[in-house]
Amino acid sequence: LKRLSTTPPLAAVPSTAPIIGNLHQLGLLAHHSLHSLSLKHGPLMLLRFGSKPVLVVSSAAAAREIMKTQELVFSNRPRSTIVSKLLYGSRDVGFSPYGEYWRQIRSLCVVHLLSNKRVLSFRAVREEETTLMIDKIKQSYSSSPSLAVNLTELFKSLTNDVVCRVASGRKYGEEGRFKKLLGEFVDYLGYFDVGDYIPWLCEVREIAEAKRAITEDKLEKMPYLKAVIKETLRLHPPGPLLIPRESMRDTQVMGYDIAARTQVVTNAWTIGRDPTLWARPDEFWPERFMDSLVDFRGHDFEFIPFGAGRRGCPGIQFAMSVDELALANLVGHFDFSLPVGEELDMSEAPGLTVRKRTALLAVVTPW
Ligand code: HEM
Repeated sequence: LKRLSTTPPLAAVPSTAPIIGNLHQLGLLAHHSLHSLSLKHGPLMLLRFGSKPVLVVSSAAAAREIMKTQELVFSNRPRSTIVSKLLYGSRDVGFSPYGEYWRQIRSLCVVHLLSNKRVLSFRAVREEETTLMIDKIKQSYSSSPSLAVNLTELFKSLTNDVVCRVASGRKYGEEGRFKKLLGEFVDYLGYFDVGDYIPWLCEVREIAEAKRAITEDKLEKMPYLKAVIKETLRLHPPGPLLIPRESMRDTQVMGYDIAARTQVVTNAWTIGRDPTLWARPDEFWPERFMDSLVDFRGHDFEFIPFGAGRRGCPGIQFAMSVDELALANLVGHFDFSLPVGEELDMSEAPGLTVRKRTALLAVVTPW
């Protein structure tokens, strides 16, 4: 690694383990361990995972450099044995190497599955499945009003059913194989912090018009609901370290030489809580987005839960249309409270997507 400018050299973060490099410094929740390391070593750190160099990016400026200024250089994905085994030699869009094959399948995916037009065409599926979820909660309340409902399980079923119906035209039973495979996907809905819903209930309920289901055309009039979802994604990005990238040739980032085939990990969790970019960074404060143009579509590098650039997430529209409708209907029909004597546990569990460690249980009351 060669120093190019007057900035101090980007020395590899020291490790006491000769073979595994810095791997032992990653806890179960890698975004937290990398966050602590970045407070000590700065927004651009060079680590070694085994023998592989890994550049860890923890500031919006450095993320912009990787995903925008040098987008093409950093559009590859690193090889991973496990991903290769699970995904037929990394032949899916997310993990395939940058090149013609990726270009073709991404374009197929964007045009035929994830375009705004296609996502809109699945509106009836989303509305039916959301109504079914609300009916399940109503039934549970009728048979036992004080019993807490497991919202985590309900969100999982909703997401699985929407995805299965959209992908295959069929609903799958609880034991369906496809459903199991999609298990990871459902965690995206697991982050709604019921305790923080209170200020925007009026917005949703005014529009809910006497307990009828909220349909998608009503969502446009719910800016606060959208701000709540944004704030949730800022504080709890489901993929806090995004999906790793890899440099395709030797380059320089912020004055430092970076070798070809260096893996790049971007800590969106740290960036979303950077006190130099966000007021009251650790606070759940959706109002921050009300008069702000900051959005998660990959142009504002202080807020990148979906990544950015040519490898950025093409599923934003799909994800948001499910999340917004589900959340609006939940708070449009019920009040939620924590079971007596319980506090909200926001601790995280590791996984392909980070999720709440414990299920979200809530006692519901129809309003
Ligand atoms: C809240 C929900 C979601 C989050 C937070 C999320 C986040 C991400 C992130 C961080 C990346 C990597 C971006 C990068 O490298 O810059 C990604 C890639 C991707 N996402 Fe999503 N995603 C979500 C939902 C979805 C949905 C619903 C779909 C499809 C139905 C989807 C399809 C994809 C695909 C195909 C890629 C790979 C793109 C490529 O490598 O070219 N995502 N997503």
